[in-house]
Amino acid sequence: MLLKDKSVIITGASRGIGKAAALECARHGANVVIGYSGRESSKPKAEKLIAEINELGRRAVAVGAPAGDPETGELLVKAAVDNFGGVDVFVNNAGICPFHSFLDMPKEIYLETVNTNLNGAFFAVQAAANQMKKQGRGGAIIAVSSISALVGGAMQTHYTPTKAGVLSLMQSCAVALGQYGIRCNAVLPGTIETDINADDLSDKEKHDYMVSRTPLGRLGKPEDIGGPIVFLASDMASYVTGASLLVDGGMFVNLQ
Ligand SMILES: NC(=O)C1=CN([C@@H]2O[C@H](COP(=O)(O)OP(=O)(O)OC[C@H]3O[C@@H](n4cnc5c(N)ncnc54)[C@H](O)[C@@H]3O)[C@@H](O)[C@H]2O)C=CC1
Ligand SMILES: C[C@H](O)[C@@H]1OC(=O)[C@H](O)[C@@H]1O
Repeated sequence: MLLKDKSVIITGASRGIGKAAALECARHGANVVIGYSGRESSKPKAEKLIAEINELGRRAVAVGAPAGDPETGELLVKAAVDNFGGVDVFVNNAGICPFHSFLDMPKEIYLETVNTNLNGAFFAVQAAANQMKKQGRGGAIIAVSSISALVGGAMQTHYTPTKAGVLSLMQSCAVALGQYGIRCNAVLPGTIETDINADDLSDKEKHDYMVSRTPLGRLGKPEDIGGPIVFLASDMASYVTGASLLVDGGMFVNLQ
């Protein structure tokens, strides 16, 4: 077990990559604060995840609060302190990617994407880091960035800058927080089949094209990202900070 009795917060954990990460952390002995949007439709999923984590013999609580709200990080930290005695690991995962063309991008979509994916990440990471500093025992912060931090997408001009932004946030936080023993790293998933891209990938031609670009011959599953997150959260990565871990089946390096 790599995270025995650690207290882990994961945002956007009711489904997809966040849920897979929460379950993998629990399998490795962690107790988990499940951050979710607070929408009524997400609540049953968060409750089901609590039950699944309990079945693994670990504890979990859910906090429903929008990722883009600057106060959400403090709510998540409070839940971790009240229920599990502190914060050892913070995973910033919540994100949206409403595919849209650039020239007619509605301002609202741009602003909501930046607020959810980047502004919210900043304040939540800050809240977690302040708690870790107060505890005085270090910690690990992981941002779920993307291969899209490194490459572009015509329908993702509002989204890719947020993924580059959280990658950059981890790099600067690694510098700012190293003195407190707090490690900050980014995971960069490739194309993982989740709700975020279900519509986009329902186009079989697009789906098959993305598979054809992937040397490992398949798109990713949420579970493919859980292990790398646990690794970066654990003492196995005790000298890893400011790093970016691409988890993309080889898509990025596949030029020809
Ligand atoms: N699926 C993919 O191909 C890739 C996904 N990512 C990133 O992984 C992260 C997770 O996405 P997926 O699991 O793929 O998609 P998903 O749509 O299944 O999960 C996104 C999660 O974020 C939550 N969320 C969305 N808006 C929120 C808000 N305002 N407040 C709180 N929570 C909110 C959702 O409720 C959900 O739990 C995102 O940051 C995404 O950008 C990165 C690279 C590739
Ligand atoms: C939502 C997209 O399918 C997904 O998001 C990312 O960050 C990846 O690069 C994929 O494009």
